[in-house]
Amino acid sequence: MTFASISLEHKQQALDELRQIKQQFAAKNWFPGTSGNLSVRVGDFDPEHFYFAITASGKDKSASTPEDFLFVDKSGRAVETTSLKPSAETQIHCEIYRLTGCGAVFHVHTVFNNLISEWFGDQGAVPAQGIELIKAFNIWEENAAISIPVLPNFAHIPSIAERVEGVLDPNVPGILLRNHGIYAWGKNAFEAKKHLEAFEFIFEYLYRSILLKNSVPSLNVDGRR
Ligand SMILES: CSCCC(=O)C(=O)COP(=O)(O)O
Ligand SMILES: [Zn+2]
Repeated sequence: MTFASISLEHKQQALDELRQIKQQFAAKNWFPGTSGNLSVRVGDFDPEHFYFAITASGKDKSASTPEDFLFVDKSGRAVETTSLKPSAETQIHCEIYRLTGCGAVFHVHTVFNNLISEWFGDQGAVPAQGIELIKAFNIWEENAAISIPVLPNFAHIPSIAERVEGVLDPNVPGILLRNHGIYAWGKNAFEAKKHLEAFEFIFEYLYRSILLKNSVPSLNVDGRR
């Protein structure tokens, strides 16, 4: 498959989806200080040849302009002539697509994902159990437990990208970068958004439960007085 063989309708649909999701996440204040990046794959997945639309680097992602996105190939190189630069973190998107064959990858920085990644950073993963939103990951067993990987936050992005394969769990569609943010993905934009929202719910839940346990000494272990 070549980029030229992908229909214009399909490319336009990917851009429309990205624009809509970017606006929705901006409304949640999920792009502070130009942080965050979003991508949606176009065309079929072939590990040797795949393409995706991604946010341009350094933009105010709460604004909508004609220069917000560009198309890149599996190596993160622009496939059309453009003055836009793909996200500085495009290599991480490339690696997630390569390893999972997913259809969309979303990355946001939030206070909750930063604090939780730092709190559990030394143990390399965030444990979560018995939280209803775990079902958003299509895990339906009672009292299910998951472990969300945390990678170190190197300034050198390829050093992060090369570690993705070692921590990726096929049942958990997300990876935290310590004190940086989360990458969440799904088979399409709808699913990636669902996963990201579920992760953020879990991080806020964990943050508040840690705070509660540490601030109310008279509570029993099960949380009752
Ligand atoms: C100002 S946030 C630092 C860069 C970052 O982590 C990020 O998510 C945004 O980078 P991009 O190149 O995608 O704009
Ligand atoms: Zn980032």
